[in-house]
Amino acid sequence: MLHIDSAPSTPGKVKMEKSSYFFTRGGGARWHYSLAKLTVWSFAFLALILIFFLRSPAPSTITSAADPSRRSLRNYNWGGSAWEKRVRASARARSSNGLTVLVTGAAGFVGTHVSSALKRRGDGVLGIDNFNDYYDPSLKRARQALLERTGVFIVEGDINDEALLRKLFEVVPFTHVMHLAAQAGVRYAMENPGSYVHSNIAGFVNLLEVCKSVNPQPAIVWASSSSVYGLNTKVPFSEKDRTDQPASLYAATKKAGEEIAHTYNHIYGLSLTGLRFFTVYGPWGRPDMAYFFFTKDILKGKQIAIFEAANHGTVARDFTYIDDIVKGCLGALDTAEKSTGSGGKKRGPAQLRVFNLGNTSPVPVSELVSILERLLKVKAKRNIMKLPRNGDVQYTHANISYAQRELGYKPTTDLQSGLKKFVRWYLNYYSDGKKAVE
Ligand SMILES: O=C(O)[C@H]1O[C@H](OP(=O)(O)OP(=O)(O)OC[C@H]2O[C@@H](n3ccc(=O)[nH]c3=O)[C@H](O)[C@@H]2O)[C@H](O)[C@@H](O)[C@H]1O
Repeated sequence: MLHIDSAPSTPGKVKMEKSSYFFTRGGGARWHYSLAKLTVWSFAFLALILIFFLRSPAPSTITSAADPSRRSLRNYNWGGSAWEKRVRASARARSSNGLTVLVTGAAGFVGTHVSSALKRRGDGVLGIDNFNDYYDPSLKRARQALLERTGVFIVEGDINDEALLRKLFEVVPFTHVMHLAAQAGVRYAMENPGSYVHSNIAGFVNLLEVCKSVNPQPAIVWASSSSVYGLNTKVPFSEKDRTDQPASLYAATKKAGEEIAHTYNHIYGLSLTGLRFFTVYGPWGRPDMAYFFFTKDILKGKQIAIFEAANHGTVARDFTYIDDIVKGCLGALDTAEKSTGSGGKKRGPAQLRVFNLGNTSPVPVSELVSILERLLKVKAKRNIMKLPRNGDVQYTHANISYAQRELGYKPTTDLQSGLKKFVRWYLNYYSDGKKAVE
């Protein structure tokens, strides 16, 4: 008998000793008894496996979006005729000249606003989102419910799932892809670098691989970031300025995205437009962003850290209101030319663009806090801190003349008016007692 104290330290060894038990000399009856027991257990095990497969919903394909960088590995169910019907209905444009847009990251902040604006003006919209837990997924579910009411269906799945993306293009010949799925956040990149590679590089490449091979190829508009300007000191930032000094892995993956876009445009004739968003804020925003958690902490009476650069240098951002960003996204979709490839081959030169979408008026972070104090009627407990070396840059400021000329982009909301709308939404959303503010 194997006693716990004498148990060998290697599991393999335990196995060997256990199995030799069945073949000891002079143990015939015991051997037969054990064999019978083993047979019974084997049948029971096989029966369990059979029951498991029979109980699985027949039409659905189960795919695992294996994301090694996340704690919660997820399985997504998709497929089947009812599912396809929902996909088709959501993607149907109201008129024949409407766009048919696949929006990735549709349950995200910008994704929700863009999807809803497209649907409202009559375009066909299908969303895809993996509902990951980078921030409170219940906010993503609330955005999903909002979109459902406007007739937008969000498929649950990961952009790394090639079979799912192929299936979506098989069901709907999308004319455009609005690619907003990404791992966002500048500072989190030091905690979880793998998630940036997974979403912003591997996921983007997977999406482009599918887009290049379908017929017709869609035109793609996607979210780059103001962070690509990194250590650039020439202001305001123009698309022609250098972007080869990223200050965070987040910025580096967005810059990599711009280079990857160049490659797919060059080889396969994909029409690609990158939009460099400048610190987007507003209702239904991201809880990981400063304006959002400052609001939460000011209301709770908690201290907030306000970063300043060396020698009391001002840290400022070109905060851009969500409605202005949405107009920029729609302008980019409307002016996107068709991709030129077919059968996975380029047939001629295709459009390749990058635009700044900012507000053109940087505001110091300390001023952002003062506006929040006035709107919330609560004094903030300010803790002025040295800008940590965690990927943050001191200053952003967009030159938007190119977007103005090509997309008709013209931001109209200043920080005071935009935050007023955000605070109204925040108080309303978190005051109904059901939603806990963590
Ligand atoms: O334009 C972008 O491409 C990026 O915009 C956003 O990044 P940022 O501009 O860094 O926004 P955000 O974190 O809200 O910090 C705002 C300010 O508060 C300062 N800040 C921050 C935290 C803190 O505790 N204290 C503080 O002073 C901080 O130093 C900064 O000056 C998106 O998150 C990012 O996903 C990407 O889209």
